[in-house]
Amino acid sequence: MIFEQLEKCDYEQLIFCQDKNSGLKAIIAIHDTTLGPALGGTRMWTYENEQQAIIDAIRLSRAMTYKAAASGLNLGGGKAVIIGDPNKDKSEELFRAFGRYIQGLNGRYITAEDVGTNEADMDLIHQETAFVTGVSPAFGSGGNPSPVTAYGVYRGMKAAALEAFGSDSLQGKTIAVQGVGNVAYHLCGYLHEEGANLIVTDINPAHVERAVEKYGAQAVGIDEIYSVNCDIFSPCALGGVINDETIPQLKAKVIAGSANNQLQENRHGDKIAELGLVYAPDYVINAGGLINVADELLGYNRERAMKKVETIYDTIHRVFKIAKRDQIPSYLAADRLAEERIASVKRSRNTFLLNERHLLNRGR
Ligand SMILES: NC(=O)C1=CN([C@@H]2O[C@H](COP(=O)(O)OP(=O)(O)OC[C@H]3O[C@@H](n4cnc5c(N)ncnc54)[C@H](O)[C@@H]3O)[C@@H](O)[C@H]2O)C=CC1
Ligand SMILES: CC(C)CC(=O)C(=O)O
Repeated sequence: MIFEQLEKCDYEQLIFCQDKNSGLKAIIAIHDTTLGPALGGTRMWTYENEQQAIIDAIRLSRAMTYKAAASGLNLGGGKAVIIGDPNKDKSEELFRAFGRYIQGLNGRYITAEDVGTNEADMDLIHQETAFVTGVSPAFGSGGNPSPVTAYGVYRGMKAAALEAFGSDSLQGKTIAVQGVGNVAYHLCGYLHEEGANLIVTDINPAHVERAVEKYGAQAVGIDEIYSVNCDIFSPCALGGVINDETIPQLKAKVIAGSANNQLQENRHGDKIAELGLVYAPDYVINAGGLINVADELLGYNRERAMKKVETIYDTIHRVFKIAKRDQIPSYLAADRLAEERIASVKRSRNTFLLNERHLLNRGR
């Protein structure tokens, strides 16, 4: 059953990590390491059951392969999930135990923050392994990548606005933001600064209040967000929100947000394209955080990272061009961009290279 699932999208490895003392139950999924080590955040979430956690880990890890490839990074795709309540179940013991599992993979997987984890958690993992990014800036890192992800989403949203409205200005545009957590709070800052009108929702009332107070956003109920009158719908909470139930409710012309795996199924990407909606593919528009943490591997330079994040505007534009050229929905155009890069790197490695583990090295 599990191998069947892994084979479907050609996953490399699935690792189950258990530590009775700390209560750790984690899954690390490595999808593809053609381009380099698998880098992707660790999500901590109260999954309904183990199957849900496995599905989340593998779907998210595959998206990371595509995200890195489409962003021009030399990284593969991986992701981890910890089964637990981030408000109740965190401890030093748990994150250190998890860090030791990551260390055991010897660099095949590098972690960072995701929903439910933060910089302090990464610092604990860092006690046990160097294969972690997004740790405190005191360690020479870029810190929590969320504000940088937000900047990338802002840039990508402007490119999508250009496609839909003929201008990339967001001034006077009404933007409905679902989930105003780490990424979207900063995104709202950029949008407010440019003169956009914000409508927000969140299951956490404190997060809604923060956006209302700081950016004059209008708050709506969690189920209302799909049907509000707006120009842009920005999903910034969890995945699967573009589906049979929500598509008929949408009044927006553009979908552009930070959430991973926004389309419940690929056919929903086909449907929104048929309806003429402009969809900025999730893993292209939300690559800012990955670009930021990837820069840490070179010795972190904020200016260099932000310059690269700015190019998300051009990548989104390129995706729309491929979609038009090949007459396909934008989500497929993004896949094409990523897959072509992975295939071309594979081809470029056809020639033999002597490495330390090769037979020819024996006896040296
Ligand atoms: N943090 C980062 O740098 C990156 C994040 N992402 C993705 O962006 C999304 C948001 O990430 P973060 O801001 O870091 O997470 P977060 O946990 O800080 O924010 C998510 C927000 O959504 C809210 N939420 C959850 N379910 C909801 C629902 N049904 N309706 C309304 N609100 C709901 C939560 O209360 C929270 O405020 C996630 O899907 C994440 O995987 C993607 C790339 C990078
Ligand atoms: C380091 C994270 C920002 C990368 C990640 O897990 C993601 O982009 O979803």
